This record gives sequence, structure tokens and C-alpha cells, in this order.
Amino acid sequence: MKLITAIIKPFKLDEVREALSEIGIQGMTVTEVKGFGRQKGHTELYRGAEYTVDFLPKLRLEMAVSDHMVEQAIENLCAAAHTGKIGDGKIFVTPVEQAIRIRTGEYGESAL
Ligand SMILES: Nc1ncnc2c1ncn2[C@@H]1O[C@H](COP(=O)(O)OP(=O)(O)OP(=O)(O)O)[C@@H](O)[C@H]1O
Repeated sequence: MKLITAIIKPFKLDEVREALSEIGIQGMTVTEVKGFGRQKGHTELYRGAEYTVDFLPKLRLEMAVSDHMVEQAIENLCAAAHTGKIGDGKIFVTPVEQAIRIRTGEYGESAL
């Protein structure tokens, strides 16, 4: 299992969620965050306004998925979150040691 963490532009959430549910991803955590990438010190458009501040509003999506779904998830995520403009975001993939569904006590992939 892997944890996919994606930082995306907030207005892309619906498109990204749709693109991921198409491939059967059943759970996701979304957090409002602020961040910066290489554009630090430069301007980025957010809801029509130009920001010159360092930290811009982003969404962090977290999904634990089976290993065999990782590549397809990244592909769909990239396609849906892409605008081609600065600040489109990042995807990080990290190993997940264990997952447990609290209600049933299921472990591993069946808990995803
Ligand atoms: N190295 C990093 N570690 C953690 N979070 C990061 C990192 N780089 C970027 N982020 C997060 O991703 C968001 C979007 O980054 P961004 O797309 O601007 O990266 P970039 O490397 O500058 O790429 P681009 O040139 O396309 O803008 C940032 O606001 C920040 O929240």
C-alpha cells in the first residue's frame, strides 16, 4: 500500500475527485493548507487576484491505495489537476505499513 499526498489548486478539487473515483478510489482526506513552491517571491493568480505573498491557499489530498493503483491514480490526478500554470502542485508517494478499518477491525488492503 502507498499513501498518495497531492497538493493541488483548490478550484481543481471536484475535477480531481471525479478523476479518482473513476478508477475506484474510495476514500480521501482533504485539508486546507498554505504553501509555496519555486514561485516564491513571484506572483501567482488565485481566484483572479495576483498574490505576491509567499504562502498561497492549496488543498492537500491524502489517499491510501493498493500498490497496483498508484500509477493510474497519479496519471488521473495529474491530468485533472493540470493547468500548465505555475503552482499546479505536487504529488508525493510514501509507503504505508498498515491500514485498519476501525469499525470492523479489518487489516491491510481490505481496510482501504
Ligand atoms: N518540496 C516541497 N515539499 C512540500 N510541499 C511542497 C514542495 N514543493 C511544493 N510544495 C507544495 O505544493 C504547492 C504547489 O507547489 P508548486 O506547484 O508551486 O511547486 P513548484 O515546484 O514551484 O512548481 P511550479 O514551477 O509548477 O510552480 C506549494 O504551495 C506547496 O504547498
